[in-house]
Amino acid sequence: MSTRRPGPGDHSAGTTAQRPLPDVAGRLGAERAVLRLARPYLNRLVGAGLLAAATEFAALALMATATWLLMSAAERPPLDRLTVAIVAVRALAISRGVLRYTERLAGHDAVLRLVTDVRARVFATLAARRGATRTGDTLSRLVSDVEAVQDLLLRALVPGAAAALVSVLAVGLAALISPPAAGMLALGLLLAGVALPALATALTRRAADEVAPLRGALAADAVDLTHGAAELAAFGATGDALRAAGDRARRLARLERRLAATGFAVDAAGVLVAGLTAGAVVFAALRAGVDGVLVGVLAVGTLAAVEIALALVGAARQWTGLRAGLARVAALLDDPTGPAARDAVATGRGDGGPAPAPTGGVPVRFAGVTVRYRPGAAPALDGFDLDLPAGRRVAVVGPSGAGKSTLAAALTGAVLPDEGRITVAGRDVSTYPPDELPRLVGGLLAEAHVFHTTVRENLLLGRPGADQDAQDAAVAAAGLRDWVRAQPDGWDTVVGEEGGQLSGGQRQRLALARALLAAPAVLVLDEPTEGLDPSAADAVLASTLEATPAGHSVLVISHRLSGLADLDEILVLDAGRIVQRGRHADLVATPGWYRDQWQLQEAAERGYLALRP
Ligand SMILES: Nc1ncnc2c1ncn2[C@@H]1O[C@H](COP(=O)(O)OP(=O)(O)OP(=O)(O)O)[C@@H](O)[C@H]1O
Repeated sequence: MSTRRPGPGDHSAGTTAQRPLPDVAGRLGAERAVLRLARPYLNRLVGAGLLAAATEFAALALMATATWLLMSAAERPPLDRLTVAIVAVRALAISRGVLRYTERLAGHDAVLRLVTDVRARVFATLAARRGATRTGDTLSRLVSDVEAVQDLLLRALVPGAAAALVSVLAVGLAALISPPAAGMLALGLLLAGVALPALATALTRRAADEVAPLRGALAADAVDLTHGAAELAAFGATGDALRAAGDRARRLARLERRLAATGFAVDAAGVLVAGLTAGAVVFAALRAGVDGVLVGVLAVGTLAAVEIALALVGAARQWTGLRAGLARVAALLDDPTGPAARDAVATGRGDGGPAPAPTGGVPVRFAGVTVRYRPGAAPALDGFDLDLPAGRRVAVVGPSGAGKSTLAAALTGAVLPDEGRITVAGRDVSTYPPDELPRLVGGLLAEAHVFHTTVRENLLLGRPGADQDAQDAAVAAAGLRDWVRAQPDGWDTVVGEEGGQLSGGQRQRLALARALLAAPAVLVLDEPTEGLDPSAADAVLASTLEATPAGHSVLVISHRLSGLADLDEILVLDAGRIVQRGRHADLVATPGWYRDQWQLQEAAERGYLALRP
């Protein structure tokens, strides 16, 4: 099953957050997946790497030349012996700055282009999952995980490659002065550039693996605690939710402290390695009878070279911290429901071919549709069959949990059937490009969202560019026109976050008006009159059906049985199957759930109306 509704505190939904990380091959697989994406920008990345190496080499050469200059000058040689070194020092100092700037420019240019691609792909894959991933976790994937790709290249691979290249060059140059000293330098560079990074990786790997998922979980906590604050308070669960989030935040802080302490210790070891290497190089050079000035050059050059090699420790630390995020991005990019699959659909390579342009109405067919939210769970729809010819108006009723909303979700493609097929205009729903299906099938779905903007903007989301007459007709049919007129700001009234400045009924009417304005060929209305009082509910349902263009089909999902008398057919659903069907008049005359429920509701509403002043 493709989607489920996760609850607060459930951090497993659709997330790899708690999944163990793959083994080394798998981990490198994540890097390989990222590098494959980097292929179109390889030239730019290699250019950035060479510029980074040139920058580091300029710094090393500057230190060595300046040392030679200072030590030689102490011997008071004729000035012309120093001229070249003086010019070289100036040139190296300037070129180091210029090279650093161009390297940053080239590196960021390549990486930001790549990251734009990766972000678009990750976004497309997450969108294709349609709600299987939690909002906070989605945000974390889009922001910090994709940044991991950027950091892998900018902070690990490019500086790491530059440091390795300059280390080799430094050993080569030292060998020109003294091979034994070059041997010592090579040893020190191996310690600084290979052993210390490996040690840093080993010491921080486990903590780093936990950090990214914990950050994702904390982002999800933040969303739950803010968006779900009212529900948590209503159920007295705020304390527990805050405690759980607090525990996670403390654990994250502990891990980050541990990572920082380990980093500090490794940095200190790096300084020690630099000092020891310089000492060993000087000792080897003196024993080999190297001239005093060149010994000084070797000593300072060694300190500079080891410092450059120590960038590999930083690169390794970065890489360790990025692995979890990289693995999550790679897992998403491998997703079979991801962009590649979606591209196939979008370009009509799916088995259904290009979708027909929406004409008047379209037929819908459910054939043996079974939907199961979890393996082994009872099906929410169980071998469901239904023909809905164009223009037919049908209501789906039934007890709570019967599968009514699942039917709507399956028809709109939000939930994929485990078995069977749903076709709209003869084509499988799953083969429609994501932006095409809503033009054919849509409407008011469960928990419709009202946006923190004006009434008009909320409405126009249904059909951008709709003219004023169409907007008027939609709000009139939803029974909201008088309210809009009565507002000082009229159509420009801002409705508040999640429509918080509207009553429940007004929110519902606004969402309904939006669905009517969209006017899809198959209008699905999940509890269209929820939150309205009985007489308003009947009036709104009647005007809604009247406002729906002839030829368009309507599927009304309702708890309320009143107001359904004019529909072509009513289906009674129980446990995912149709248990009764017919017109209202027939069903109230037949013993069964519908008649019982009708009598109960009638009595309740008569009581309600009798009590009204
Ligand atoms: N996202 C989900 N994850 C797991 N189970 C689900 C999910 N959505 C629905 N179900 C289950 O599927 C079954 C049908 O649910 P559905 O929401 O379709 O029923 P319904 O008839 O619309 O109910 P109601 O009238 O209460 O809204 C129920 O048993 C429900 O628990």
